Amino acid sequence: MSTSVDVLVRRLDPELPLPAYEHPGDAGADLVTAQDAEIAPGERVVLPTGIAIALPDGYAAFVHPRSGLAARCGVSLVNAPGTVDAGYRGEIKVVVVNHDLRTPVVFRRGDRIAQLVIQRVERAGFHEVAELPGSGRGEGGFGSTGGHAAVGVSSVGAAGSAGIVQHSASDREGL
Ligand SMILES: O=c1ccn([C@H]2C[C@H](O)[C@@H](COP(=O)(O)OP(=O)(O)OP(=O)(O)O)O2)c(=O)[nH]1
Ligand SMILES: [Mg+2]
Repeated sequence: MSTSVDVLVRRLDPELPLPAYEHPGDAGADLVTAQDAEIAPGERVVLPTGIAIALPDGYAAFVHPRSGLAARCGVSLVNAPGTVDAGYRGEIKVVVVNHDLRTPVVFRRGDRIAQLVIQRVERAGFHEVAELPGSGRGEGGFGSTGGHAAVGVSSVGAAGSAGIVQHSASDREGL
């Protein structure tokens, strides 16, 4: 069985490299930035990669963060993973965010900023029904199985109120 799919790539910036896998077996091919950027703490920037691709039908490319940048610099992608549709012919761009609270991050043209994962994707036929079939989980979600590590810090409240929300006693059960 073939483990490789052919993807057509147009280099919009001839001096920059094609996406490349660093090691055999890597899932992600690194993408570079086509321009220099300095990103202040908490800021985001949309960086061009200098490439456009044509994926075969039935595939999509996903723009993922690089774990080294995340661990060392607090850099991630706002929309991780970004979705590149098979029909998209524009330049692939990367929406980079600096999550570090204090230190700006500097990228130079040619730096590897993200990685592209190519995957087969299904397209669904959406069929409206009045009732969904039953299941073991039912409507339980958002922590229904317990075992949360963080207590006392939560995200936006269920009613949409912003700020820090204390977990209720029932949330703590099962910790
Ligand atoms: O990280 C990303 C995400 C998307 N794209 C490109 C390819 C993708 O096919 C297109 C649209 O992306 P998406 O559907 O996520 O964005 P949207 O806000 O829904 O835009 P649109 O209305 O154009 O679909 O933008 C990128 O270059 N980088
Ligand atoms: Mg879209």
